[in-house]
Amino acid sequence: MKNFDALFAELSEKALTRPEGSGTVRELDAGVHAIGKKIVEEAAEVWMAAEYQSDTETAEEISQLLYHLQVLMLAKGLTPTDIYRHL
Ligand SMILES: N=c1c2ncn([C@@H]3O[C@H](COP(=O)(O)OP(=O)(O)OP(=O)(O)O)[C@@H](O)[C@H]3O)c2ncn1[C@@H]1O[C@H](COP(=O)(O)O)[C@@H](O)[C@H]1O
Repeated sequence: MKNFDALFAELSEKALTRPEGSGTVRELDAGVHAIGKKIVEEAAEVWMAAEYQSDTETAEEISQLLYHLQVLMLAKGLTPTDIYRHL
């Protein structure tokens, strides 16, 4: 099962090699403003799922939010260590 660090390593590789059809590459090319909008959208979906949907659907929305946060980290050159030091 994939965890936060494994996903980050995968996305870092995608950013470097830029494989065709990668949504991550597409999102990185769209820039911080577009990624930020996606984060806000996914955060709202997490909130709505938590209030009105199942735990499974909520977990899925949270995974999507984590994904988009990681894309923003890549866009800003931040690593998980940069985040962990604030936890
Ligand atoms: N974990 C994710 C992941 N979570 C969310 N998303 C993206 O976030 C979108 C989810 O948004 P919604 O469900 O709200 O759907 P939507 O608004 O209709 O989506 P869009 O129209 O915005 O694409 C999906 O369409 C994906 O584009 C993800 N995209 C990729 N990954 C993983 O990231 C890795 C690299 O992916 P690629 O760069 O695409 O190869 C792979 O392991 C993927 O499994």
